[in-house]
Amino acid sequence: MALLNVDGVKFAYKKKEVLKKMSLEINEGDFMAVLGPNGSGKSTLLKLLSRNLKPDGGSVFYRKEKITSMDTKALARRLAILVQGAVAPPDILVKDMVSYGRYPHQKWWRGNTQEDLKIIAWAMARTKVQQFALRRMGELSGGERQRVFLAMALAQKPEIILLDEPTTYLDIAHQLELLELVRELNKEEGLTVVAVLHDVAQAARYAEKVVLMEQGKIMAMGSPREVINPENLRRLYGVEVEVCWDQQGLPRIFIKGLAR
Ligand SMILES: Nc1ncnc2c1ncn2[C@@H]1O[C@H](COP(=O)(O)OP(=O)(O)OP(=O)(O)O)[C@@H](O)[C@H]1O
Repeated sequence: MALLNVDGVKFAYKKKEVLKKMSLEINEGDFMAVLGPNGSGKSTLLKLLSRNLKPDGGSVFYRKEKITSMDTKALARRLAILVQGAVAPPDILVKDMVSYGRYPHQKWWRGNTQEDLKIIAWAMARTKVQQFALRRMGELSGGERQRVFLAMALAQKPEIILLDEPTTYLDIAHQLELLELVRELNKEEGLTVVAVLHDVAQAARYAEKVVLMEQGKIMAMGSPREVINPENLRRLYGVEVEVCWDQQGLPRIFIKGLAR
């Protein structure tokens, strides 16, 4: 069943048309990666999916309900987004930051319930931020902060998480850890995932569906094997690559240079 349905969505910043009548279905349980060159509209798409922007034409539906008419808290109980370059007040304690993820589940301010505290502890453990619990956001490195933002998003206990370049600021080990964690949550808890990624090999390794975006349109969509090939990557990024798939179905991508 479609969790999110993008139906003929158009969007422009002032006069600059960024999304051109895009249609896309994100099904329950999907792990979808969105790839495309800088400026192709990937972040704009995530902002439209999370109602941070309103379409100029067409609609986005969450389980058949137009997201523009959904209650804000009701949407936040189902959908979490990790935006690019998220900011937090520097003085806030990490544990308090993560606990804000519970806000959409609370009818009025009554402090955290036992259930809230359990979920906050779970989110902090899964993202390995417990050791920073009593530190302030302003005292963390970019990568540490990124993991706290992920913990806050997980504390929302959403059905779907939208991740905009979630591996920025992370070293290679933490990049893999984050993507492994997201895959585990996708497989074990049925969390639907849409992730904008820049690393084609990581997208091919973790996602089950890949959307290639070119100038505000979907150029191709399918399994990693169907869409990650030299022709599509040449057209999308203007680079020559070789793509081989090993016996476990994992890609090896060799970048040969810029296409001439
Ligand atoms: N607030 C804004 N006002 C005006 N133009 C914007 C704004 N945000 C983005 N744009 C423009 O819209 C286009 C799409 O931007 P978007 O951030 O969606 O691209 P992207 O594919 O996520 O790029 P990147 O890979 O660089 O993050 C770009 O040309 C960008 O300059």
